[in-house]
Amino acid sequence: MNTMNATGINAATTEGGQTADATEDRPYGPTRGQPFADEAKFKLRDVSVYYGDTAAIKKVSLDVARNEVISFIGPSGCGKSTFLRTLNRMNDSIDGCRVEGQLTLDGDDIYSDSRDVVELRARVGMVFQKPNPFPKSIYDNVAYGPRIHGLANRKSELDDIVERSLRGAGLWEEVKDRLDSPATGFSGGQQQRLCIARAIAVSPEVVLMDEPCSALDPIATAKVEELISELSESYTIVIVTHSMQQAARVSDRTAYFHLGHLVEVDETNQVFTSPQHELTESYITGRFG
Ligand SMILES: Nc1ncnc2c1ncn2[C@@H]1O[C@H](COP(=O)(O)OP(=O)(O)OP(=O)(O)O)[C@@H](O)[C@H]1O
Repeated sequence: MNTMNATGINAATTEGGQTADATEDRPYGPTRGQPFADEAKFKLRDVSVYYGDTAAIKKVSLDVARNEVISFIGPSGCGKSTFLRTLNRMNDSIDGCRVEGQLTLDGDDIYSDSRDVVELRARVGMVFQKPNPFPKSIYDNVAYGPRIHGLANRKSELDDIVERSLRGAGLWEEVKDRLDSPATGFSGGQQQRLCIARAIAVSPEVVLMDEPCSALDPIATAKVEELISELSESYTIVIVTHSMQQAARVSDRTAYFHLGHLVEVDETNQVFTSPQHELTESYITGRFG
């Protein structure tokens, strides 16, 4: 039996027949903490990701709960981004990359042959490390997704979506008089919030963020973090970050990866104040990473 707490996040006592001992598959033992949730948006079981013959992610099992913010942390190269990209099949375009295991979104297989990947990516949007606006106007950047997904029948509907998305990304007041200006003329922080507006314009259910603040200064970072907290009321958010402070500030749960293994995942406060695995402790106390 799994134990359960008030948030519906479950402890990893026995699922998958894991024992407390290290095995060849799990050299660091079973994932510590609470990897499973009652209200799972994503259910990920025994997920491995290979580049050629090399496994970058090794038998990771985790639920992402509906409307939670979960951070992935760990030393460089531990597989955080690779694992994040499995959630909307962003790895599909990488030659030689192969995903194994069961991955479902609301109970449906993400990797089934019949899965419409364009629709999947509309439901599971992504914001990248470096702001990457299209070389188009602010308006056209935000309107791009709704146009290709046919979300507006009239110009006035599209105008509403653009305004709502820019407001949602905390950018409307700064750009409302310059909607026709090229996006590339704005600051890095504004461009990143524009990319968030672009992601939310198609009404996704999940937003994946791969180190969204690493190219931003502290003030722009604070704005994006504030935005993540606001967005968390409406969306499930999965964020890869190198900043433990950021993980601590924005996330409900934090998952610690090490050499492709999910070593520990738990409520953020728990991970940072009393980690269960010595590797997690070493990382958060700065002994390596
Ligand atoms: N396209 C690729 N082809 C081959 N190997 C890759 C590719 N992308 C990543 N890898 C390898 O997979 C492993 C995990 O990389 P990944 O980028 O997922 O880690 P990460 O934890 O996100 O790292 P970082 O924090 O440095 O961004 C690393 O060993 C990396 O070299």
